[in-house]
Amino acid sequence: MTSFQSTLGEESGIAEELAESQQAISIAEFFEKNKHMLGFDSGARGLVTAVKEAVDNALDAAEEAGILPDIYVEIQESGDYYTLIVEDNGPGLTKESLPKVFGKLLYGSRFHAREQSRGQQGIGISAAVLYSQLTSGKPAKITSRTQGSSEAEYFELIVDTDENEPEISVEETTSWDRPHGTRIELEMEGNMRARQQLHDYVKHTAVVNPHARLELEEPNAHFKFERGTDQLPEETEEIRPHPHGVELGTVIKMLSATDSQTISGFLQEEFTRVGKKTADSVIDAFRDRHYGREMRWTPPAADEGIDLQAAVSDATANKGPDATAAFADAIADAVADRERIAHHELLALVAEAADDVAGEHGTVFGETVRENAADAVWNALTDAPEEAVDPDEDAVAESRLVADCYELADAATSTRKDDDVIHGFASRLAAKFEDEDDDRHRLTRRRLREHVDRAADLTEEYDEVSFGDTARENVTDAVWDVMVTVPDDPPLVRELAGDRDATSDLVDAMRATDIMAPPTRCLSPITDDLIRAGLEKEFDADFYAAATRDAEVHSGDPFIVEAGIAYGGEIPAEGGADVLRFANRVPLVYQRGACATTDVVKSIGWRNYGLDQPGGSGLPNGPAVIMVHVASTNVPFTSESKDAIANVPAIEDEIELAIREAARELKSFLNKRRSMEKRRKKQNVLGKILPEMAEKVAEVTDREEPEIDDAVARIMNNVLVERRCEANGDGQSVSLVVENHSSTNESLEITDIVSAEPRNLSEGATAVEMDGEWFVKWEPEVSSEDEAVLEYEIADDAAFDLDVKGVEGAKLTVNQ
Ligand SMILES: Nc1ncnc2c1ncn2[C@@H]1O[C@H](COP(=O)(O)OP(=O)(O)OP(=O)(O)O)[C@@H](O)[C@H]1O
Repeated sequence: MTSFQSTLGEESGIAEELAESQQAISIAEFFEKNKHMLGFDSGARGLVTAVKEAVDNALDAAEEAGILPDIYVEIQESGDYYTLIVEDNGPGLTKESLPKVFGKLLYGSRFHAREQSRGQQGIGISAAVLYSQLTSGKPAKITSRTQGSSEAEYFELIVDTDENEPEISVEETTSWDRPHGTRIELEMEGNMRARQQLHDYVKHTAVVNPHARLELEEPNAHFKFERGTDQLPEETEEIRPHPHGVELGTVIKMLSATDSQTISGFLQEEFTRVGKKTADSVIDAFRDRHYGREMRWTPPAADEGIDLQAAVSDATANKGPDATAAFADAIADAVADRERIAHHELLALVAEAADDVAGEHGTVFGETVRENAADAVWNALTDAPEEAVDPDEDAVAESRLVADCYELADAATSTRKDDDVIHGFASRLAAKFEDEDDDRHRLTRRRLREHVDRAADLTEEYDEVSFGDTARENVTDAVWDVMVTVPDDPPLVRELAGDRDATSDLVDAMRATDIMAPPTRCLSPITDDLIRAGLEKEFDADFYAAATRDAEVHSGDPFIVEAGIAYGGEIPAEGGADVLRFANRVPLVYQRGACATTDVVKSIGWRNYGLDQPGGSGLPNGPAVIMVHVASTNVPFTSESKDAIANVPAIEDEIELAIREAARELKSFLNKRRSMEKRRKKQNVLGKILPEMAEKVAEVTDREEPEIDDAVARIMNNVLVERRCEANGDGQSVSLVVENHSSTNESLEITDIVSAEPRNLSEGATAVEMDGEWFVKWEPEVSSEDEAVLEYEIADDAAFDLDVKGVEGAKLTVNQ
């Protein structure tokens, strides 16, 4: 690059020279340089990105219009080129907007909307059109039909890359069999090397959009994903910005556009989650930043010998002795009642005393008298010398402020600090207050910290001690905490709009104020039931778990994280678990390694949850699929191609919590499965040995072979369900006994199907007749080591059939 530095100042016309090298950059050049950021860095990837952009838009458009999406994707091979066709049944596009949507970068409906949608930037589909045009030289062919119109519009469109404007080469009406929707046909250089990614994208889109019908036809494959539900995702609503997420420039713009006159009105009108109370808190925080707080000093104790009455009396002229004394007493008493007092508090207190005494004595205490009285008291409070620090030593007259500062600094610093050091520091800090131009001792926190730093630096220098950053911060906090917000009226909106620094104070105040998280009606999570159902549809596994977290906020944008896990069954056991990533219901196919989702999965100690994890970190091994969905009004992607979620700590925390929630379910499933396996082995052994022993015992003792089911149940800690029948007149009494020998409480669902009508059924059970059979239903809860009994009477020749649910097979012994 040419350097102009050496010639600067000597010659005129540098700006002109520079201007000569400045020129507009065409969209084509911009695209060429940045195509990797937009997801078009290779022919293989370009095709997948184009499909993704078109399908995402199609889903967004249909859902927004309340239409169940029906999307058809076709890829045709034509020599070195591929033709991509995407059709949707959305609301279609108007003749006016259609060219801009497809032919103008940075044109869209979602950039400013605080609402969850797949599209965010207004780049996607026009970038695909540009890619197609730059690689094939062919125009984009677009058909669109709006709801209710009798004909469709057909366009052929080229982007003027110098002007970033669409140029329509063909425009005609046409017929189309879809009643409404959009069809886009793009020819582009490409290849099908990313076939797997393309299939994954379509398949995973179907997993998280069970309300959509998707069809993909490509040279080697044809998939149809039918709708799993007719339920559209919950409708989302746009929300106003949250005070925690707006930048200074945006607030400046909002201030000049608002109809509100006061800051309070502006905050309540233009932002979400701001009512009167929150607006007041923001304004207080603004006052602290903009005007500073006032220091509150301790009033003198009775033994300090400071006579406030006398100070007031001396400052009050011509009011008569009685009224003056009453005025002075009222002020002195009110001050003495305070723990600490700031300048504006003193003014208010003087005004109150003046009004009271005027009422009683009929004497008017005007502005000047009040000011004089307040000045006198303030001087007495802040200028009067302290008594000697140590009466035995030479009396050192010091300001009372030193004692106050000493008390605060002493409490805020570690006990290891020498008393003299604290004292030296306190004197220096008090001196800073005394030297302040503003007699009211009004300081911003920054200015206070400067004073503390200066006093600490001097103390380090003269007392040769260290006064570290933590001590400085603690002292600043302690003093700031006793200082008080001032009651000054904040500026009006029109005054603020022209004042960048004051607006910046307001933005800081908005961020510093505790404000309820934004509402979540702008988000549409998949929900745990549908995540489980989606995983069940696509993966033949033994176990599924899902978790949907509550909404959180990152930079003012609400977000919800969801996670799902599928384990075992037909999922391949070799290699690392598969991580499926989704953002706003869109599968993320590329940049797995650069995604916060993957980072979090790798950082979890999966051994704790029963999965194999070589080295104790990284992706877990085994037959598992881990799915994560981040839904937000603004997903922070690492680049415009929207492949990977950036490492935002608030989002990473939620991803971790969601995965751990699902993983805990996996852990208990795996634990149970392991203990069941052990139990099965033990049962198999006992099942062989015990009958042999029973036989032997019977043989040796010459008795009948003993019943061993009870013994097995006890040894195995099993749940035993046993039928005991006893003849009773011309019928029989039946008892169903549940013995719970396990260590946990059990809830059973027992159905006893009997061939005759049961009588005198004990409480807690019901009998329903169906086709000559009676279904006796009983759902006992049986605590560990407890038993429950159901009794009824029935005909002698009745037949029974017992069905027990609620206890795993391996843990259950049924003896009927
Ligand atoms: N198939 C379609 N049916 C109806 N409207 C559409 C369709 N495709 C695009 N649009 C409209 O065109 C706009 C621009 O789409 P584009 O893909 O360029 O950006 P986006 O989806 O808003 O954001 P992103 O760049 O993040 O994908 C969308 O915001 C939407 O309003």
